[in-house]
Amino acid sequence: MDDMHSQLQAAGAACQQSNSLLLPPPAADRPCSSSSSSSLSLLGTAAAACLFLSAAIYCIVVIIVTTSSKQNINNRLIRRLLKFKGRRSKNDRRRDYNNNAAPPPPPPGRGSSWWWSVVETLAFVSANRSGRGLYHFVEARHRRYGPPCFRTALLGATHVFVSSPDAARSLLADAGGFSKRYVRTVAELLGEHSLLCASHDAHRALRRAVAPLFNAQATASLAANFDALARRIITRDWAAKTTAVVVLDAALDVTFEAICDMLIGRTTTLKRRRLQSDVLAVTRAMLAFPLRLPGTRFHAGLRARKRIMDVLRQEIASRQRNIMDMEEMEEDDSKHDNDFLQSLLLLRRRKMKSSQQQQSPSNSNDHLFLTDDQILDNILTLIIAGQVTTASAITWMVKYLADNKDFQETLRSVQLEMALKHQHGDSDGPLTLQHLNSMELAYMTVKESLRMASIVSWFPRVALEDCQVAGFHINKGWIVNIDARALHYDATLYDNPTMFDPSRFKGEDMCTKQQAPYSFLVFGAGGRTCLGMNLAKIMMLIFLHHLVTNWRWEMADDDPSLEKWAMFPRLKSGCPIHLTPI
Ligand code: HEM
Repeated sequence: MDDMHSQLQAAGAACQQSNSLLLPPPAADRPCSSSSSSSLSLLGTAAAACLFLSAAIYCIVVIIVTTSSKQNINNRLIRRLLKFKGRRSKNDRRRDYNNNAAPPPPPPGRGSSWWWSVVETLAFVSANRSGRGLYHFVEARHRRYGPPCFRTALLGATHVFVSSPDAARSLLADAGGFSKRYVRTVAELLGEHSLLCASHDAHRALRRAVAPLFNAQATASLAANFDALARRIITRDWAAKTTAVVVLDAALDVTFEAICDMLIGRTTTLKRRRLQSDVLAVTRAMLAFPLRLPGTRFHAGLRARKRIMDVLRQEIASRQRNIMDMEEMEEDDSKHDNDFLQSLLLLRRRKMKSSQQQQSPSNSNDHLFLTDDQILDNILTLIIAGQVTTASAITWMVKYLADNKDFQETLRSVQLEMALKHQHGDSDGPLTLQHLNSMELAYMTVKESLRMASIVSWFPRVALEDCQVAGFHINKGWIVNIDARALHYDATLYDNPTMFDPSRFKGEDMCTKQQAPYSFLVFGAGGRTCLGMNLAKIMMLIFLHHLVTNWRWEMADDDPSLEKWAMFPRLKSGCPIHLTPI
């Protein structure tokens, strides 16, 4: 894979020369710079003539504006002349580029005129409605324009989709000139303080406060809890079923419960069900048109968000009272196995007390604790970022294994052998992180499923200034999307990319990476890398282990249509399977 990557880099370097973001490459290095000195002088003369012509056009415009009394005629004339000037300056730009005097061309594709934006937005919506999923829109344009990128216009904004590891590295690793940008609906539903949507500076402080919560203790406790929940569903509930089971429904339930337990602790079944249906409404509204009219999906999503916020606010108030009580009774809070919400509140309380004792209103660690609003937005963000993604990934993994029965059998025999050894030591005890680390083939299966499913198909970033990506000029304000799915299906990076082949990840464990850099972007990369990636892999491994060691399965419905308006690609059928006990 390393070889492949260096070949790719060499090929990329030969035709692109530079990938640096903000600075154009040195003139001599730029592509298409082979003009001879005579053509240079010719072009120089042409440029001088153009300058003269432009000045003349401006003069004519000014004269017409100041002398003519017929406003309508003026306006029409001015528009025509300006249009003519626009055409000239485009030609100038093209010629200048050949002369190495101007930035390189924009990525192939159409620009941002309003009518083109309408055409493309309609095509985007229709891809979604067709059951082929939103990514079909992107894929069709990749085919039309070829790698490494193309340009389009959606909802009035210019979007560029890039699919080269080098461009991904420059956008994700040295993301100085870019900021993350989600569609307005997502930002409104998750809240302005959400980690997913926060601007560069706000994000750093939020991440510093939230990342420590994903520690070894939280990971081990999520694994133990998820193990119990998955066993309950797979071995007990499914054993009582006489019809096909819908994997997506089960996966959504089990991931929701595990993630909520980790974030806000156990609640009653009724409260959890209400919360789950509100979270679903928020998720469904994320790609809806931002209409606030009653009856619309966006409106329903906003109302659901408000209900979630009310419930969480009450929870915070009651926990704060408890913390005060504990302080009065001088009880040690470190004895408790705290959920994320409790940890954030305790941390804040400790910081506040220590700054009161020091009698200094601010100290250097102020940014390490979160306000109520920041906590609320990020609890909701973590539920949504963690539940739907992981449940969708589990569902695709089950489908890929249903379509590859031989591999399913091989995996089963390996996992059964492992389960026997495991039972030997501790009769049917929970799976621990140590067990999970020894599941090499299962881990390869998880990775291959994640690659093929590419749950987060692209990651949007907005250019904060004019720059270059993959050798193309990007204007300030354009949205550059790192097209992870295209990278995952790139035949120069993965042999037979459309084939489900877990063996391509042989020799890797949960901690080592062996792919070419920036070619496996399932969880993103750089400062915005997924915070829950280990949790997601753990949940997938546990689910897979219990499924494969208890059941054989096949698809009960082969309809490949994707769900409409889904933020992440998933089967409309929810992946119903027929189970046979082993
Ligand atoms: C298979 C499951 C998952 C996938 C495919 C996934 C994928 C991703 C990706 C690609 C990003 C980066 C997006 C970007 O750079 O624009 C991301 C960010 C994030 N993910 Fe995940 N994720 C998964 C599970 C989880 C889980 C279980 C959690 C937590 C409970 C989680 C929490 C987050 C958070 C908080 C961020 C934002 C990080 C930041 O901006 O600093 N994710 N995820």
